[in-house]
Amino acid sequence: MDLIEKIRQRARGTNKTIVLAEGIDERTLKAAEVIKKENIAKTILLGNEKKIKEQAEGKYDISGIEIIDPQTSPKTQEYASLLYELRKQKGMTIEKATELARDPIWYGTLMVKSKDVDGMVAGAITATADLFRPAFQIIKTAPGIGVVSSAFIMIVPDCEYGSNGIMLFADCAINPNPNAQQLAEIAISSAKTWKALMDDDPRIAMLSFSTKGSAQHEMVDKVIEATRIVKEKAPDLMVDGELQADAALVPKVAKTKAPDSKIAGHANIMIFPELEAGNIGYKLVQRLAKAEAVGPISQGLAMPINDLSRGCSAEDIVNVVAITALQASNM
Ligand SMILES: CC(C)(COP(=O)(O)OP(=O)(O)OC[C@H]1O[C@@H](n2cnc3c(N)ncnc32)[C@H](O)[C@@H]1OP(=O)(O)O)[C@@H](O)C(=O)NCCC(=O)NCCS
Ligand SMILES: CC(=O)OP(=O)(O)O
Repeated sequence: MDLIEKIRQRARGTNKTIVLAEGIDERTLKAAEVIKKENIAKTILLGNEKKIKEQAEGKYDISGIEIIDPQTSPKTQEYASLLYELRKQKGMTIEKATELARDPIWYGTLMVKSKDVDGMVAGAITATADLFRPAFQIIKTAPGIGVVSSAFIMIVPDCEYGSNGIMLFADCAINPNPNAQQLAEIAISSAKTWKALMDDDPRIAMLSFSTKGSAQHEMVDKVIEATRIVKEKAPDLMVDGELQADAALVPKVAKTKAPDSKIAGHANIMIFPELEAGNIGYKLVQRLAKAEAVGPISQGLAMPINDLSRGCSAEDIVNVVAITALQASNM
């Protein structure tokens, strides 16, 4: 059974309810049909009921799936009051909270916070920043975590690197320029994500344009410091840095560039030094190597909310819903 099928199979047993905030998006409707048919989770669609039903008519069987319109829902005012209470110290007014609670992304986030659902998936038509802003403000980070980040499981066909072609890339969606402390947290959170989804041990490479002192720059110093912090905070984790991508992945290159490293040539988790490298890197591997990019899986939130790429397919949405159900059952 391949990894995706395994994840879907495990999600089936969790019995979770996941809200899909973009009921108006056609891929989301197709995904909702598959999720129902395969019994992966119970879903709730947000949006205008008439428009959603017209969109699905004759194409997708969404019968039996609950649709809630945040504009008219009897719960909207209750959620607005909750938002006001949570954010009044930060200048939130009841008028602003009422306006925000009518927006599907904010409404869905408030459903998660109220435990009316187990998790939320959106991002097929919403930019990442607009999805995470409410999550950061309402859901907050899990205990002991300072920074929320995101990871992609990359499944690369005909590839011997990582764990038989499977790797985790982070952070590819959230933190534009993490400092050394935040980069270390991203690595530790990524190991946790890996352990939740994979059987193999995590082997973390802290990526850079330098391998073991081959270049000197303050950007390299940040990665060296982050590696030191990971080793200090999580001494059981297998981690090394700073490593270039080829030294991290390819045993032959590792022998030359980092002969003493146990991780070099065997890494399955790639921690990118900042978001430009991470976001560009995952999209290049996805498109040029025809890799499946599962995610972005968010890490470090107190309750599960997951983003999608706006370039996602319906199958991608199904997979992220399955992962969200698994995260919900592990919290
Ligand atoms: C996600 C993002 C919007 C947050 O930026 P922001 O809203 O300006 O954040 P702010 O610094 O104003 O902080 C707002 C709140 O979010 C919290 N926050 C911001 N980033 C956070 C993070 N990574 N983890 C946890 N909390 C975070 C702040 O602590 C703050 O909380 P508070 O209001 O309760 O004090 C920003 O990091 C961003 O735009 N990232 C890039 C997203 C993107 O475009 N990705 C590329 C495509 S996937
Ligand atoms: C994760 C990501 O890059 O999302 P999008 O393609 O929607 O910007």
